[in-house]
Amino acid sequence: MPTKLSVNVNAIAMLRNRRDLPWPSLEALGRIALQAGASGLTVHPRPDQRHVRFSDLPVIRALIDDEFPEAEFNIEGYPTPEFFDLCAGVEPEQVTLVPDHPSQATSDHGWDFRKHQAFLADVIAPYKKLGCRVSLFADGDGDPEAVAIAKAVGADRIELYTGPYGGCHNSPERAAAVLAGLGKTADAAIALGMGVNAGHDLTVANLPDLIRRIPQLAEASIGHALTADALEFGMAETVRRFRRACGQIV
Ligand SMILES: CC(=O)[C@@H](O)[C@H](O)COP(=O)(O)O
Ligand SMILES: NCC(=O)COP(=O)(O)O
Repeated sequence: MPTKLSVNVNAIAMLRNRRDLPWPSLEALGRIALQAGASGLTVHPRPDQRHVRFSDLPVIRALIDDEFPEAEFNIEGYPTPEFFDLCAGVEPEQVTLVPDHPSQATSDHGWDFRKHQAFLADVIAPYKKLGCRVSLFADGDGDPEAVAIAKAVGADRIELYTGPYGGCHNSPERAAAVLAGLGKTADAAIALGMGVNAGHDLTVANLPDLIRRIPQLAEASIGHALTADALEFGMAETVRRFRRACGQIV
């Protein structure tokens, strides 16, 4: 199964939020992305709503339900009670729990599984009851024991935090070293029967090596670079370029 592409619309929302106007429209650009073959849409609502607003979530849910019933809605965020209520309101197919503090500019690390084991075991269960697949944001530091804890607390998947990999765009040597850790982390998850997603600073240029090392990669969620490319090439052409990088189009 080739890696699925979930288009993260946070960056589009941030551009929209510069003005008190409804464009660029998440619904319209999400529709173009799904028409061009994206497998789903991702949002990461933050408490200050500086990216997607809470009111965007039902709009995206309706777009998927009414026009693209095969597509998946993936909601990422820190598991507060408010975040759970948001998820309960739109029942995403997948929830990705991320250890973000509200003060962080963007996500920059995975869970400390040893420290947060009991917390994660508690918070995951209600999402499973909602019927969501649960994925946990994980550092790609090649620590099989950490992955075993992710499995033990009930996660279905991990999402590899690929920010450090994306940060190596000008150094193939460093990229290879980071990729080794990501690969080892993925191997541990796959050996335990878990699925593996990846996200953060993935690009058309760095995806093929990641997927060569982790051919079972289930899904890449991509926003920042994809939105930048969409400005240059248009959303539909950009989604096709990313799908090619995922191995979906030869
Ligand atoms: C978990 C993750 O890596 C993404 O959800 C990312 O946080 C999106 O980034 P921005 O919200 O900063 O665009
Ligand atoms: N989970 C990562 C994501 O959704 C998008 O990250 P980025 O491509 O905006 O860095």
